[in-house]
Amino acid sequence: MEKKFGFGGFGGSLKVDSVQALAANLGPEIPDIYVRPERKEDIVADEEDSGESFPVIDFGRLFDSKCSEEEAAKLHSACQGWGFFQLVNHGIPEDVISKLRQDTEQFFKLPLEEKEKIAQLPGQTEGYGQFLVQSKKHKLDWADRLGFVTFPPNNKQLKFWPTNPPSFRETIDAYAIEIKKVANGLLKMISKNLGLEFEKFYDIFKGGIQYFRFNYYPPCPSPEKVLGLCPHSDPMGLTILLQVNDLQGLQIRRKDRWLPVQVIPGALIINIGDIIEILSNRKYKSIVHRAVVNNEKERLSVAAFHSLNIGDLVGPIPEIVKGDELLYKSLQYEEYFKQVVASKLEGKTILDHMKLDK
Ligand SMILES: O=C(O)CCC(=O)C(=O)O
Ligand SMILES: [Fe+2]
Repeated sequence: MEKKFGFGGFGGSLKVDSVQALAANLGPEIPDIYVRPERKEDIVADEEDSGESFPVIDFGRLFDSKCSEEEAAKLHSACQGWGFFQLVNHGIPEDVISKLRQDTEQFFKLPLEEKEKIAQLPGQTEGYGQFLVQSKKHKLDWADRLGFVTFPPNNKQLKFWPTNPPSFRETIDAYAIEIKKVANGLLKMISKNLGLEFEKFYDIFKGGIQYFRFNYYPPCPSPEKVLGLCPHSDPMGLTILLQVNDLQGLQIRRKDRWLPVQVIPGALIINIGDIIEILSNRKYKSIVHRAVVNNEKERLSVAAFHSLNIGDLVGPIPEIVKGDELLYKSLQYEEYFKQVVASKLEGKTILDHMKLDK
């Protein structure tokens, strides 16, 4: 099928109030819709308490013939055992990242009316607003979001792209290209590590969607009562996350505890998403993660999701399954994506729909 139409029409989200605007005028009471009673049960352990060292991969070493094998083995164990790692020495020019940081911060400082010029529309998954809020009864995240497709060019809907600050579009394009290079490099190494041809995963994702989500988490007077982003695995393939203003808040779920991630300055965070879990027939598992907020300062992050596209099949790759038990069904990407949009982003919901071993 020709991949030519924009990425609308798959369902959307209910409109909700801006949390940034709410937080600016808030007394000590947090509206109930944001309060998460389950946070009382949190078990949180930092890296030292967890007794494990969180995986860090050096992108340069992956492609240096002198140490590639050793670094690829580390990558394999991070993908297999964690579904998460920090990526250092990724080679993205510092000015590209600092421009993205600046423009992102400036965008969220704009008055609400200005940001709402690119508000999400009914039935759409792009624009400024919220994502995957399907019912007025759902608890809400303590965050505002901006999201849109950045690749391939013919899937871009520029009407959802900011024009303020004036350099933002150019900045996003430059960063998107760099992030795609990093994603391609990782996908090739992941292929090799899974015993496939070097280019296999790269080919599968080549014409795929790259979608950016900008997360803005305002400070909250009772941060322990709310969540910036509820627990979820990313329904796409590979996520590359940048902490914009170096404020910590990301936590990963491991061994029934929440582990706060201390992001190394300049590092990118990589998450294995549900599509890689499915393609690899669960050789690699997606990681459940969430974001918490604090009471002093806003936190910002930019997630770049790498996915497939209309006409592609989401299902275990036969060369990987071989004689193993088949764990997931296969679905056309459009059907898969419709399910994603119709579901509440919580836990591993999508994988539950795709499982064969119930
Ligand atoms: O802000 C963060 O640290 C996490 C963002 C995230 O998980 C997402 O946008 O899917
Ligand atoms: Fe995520």
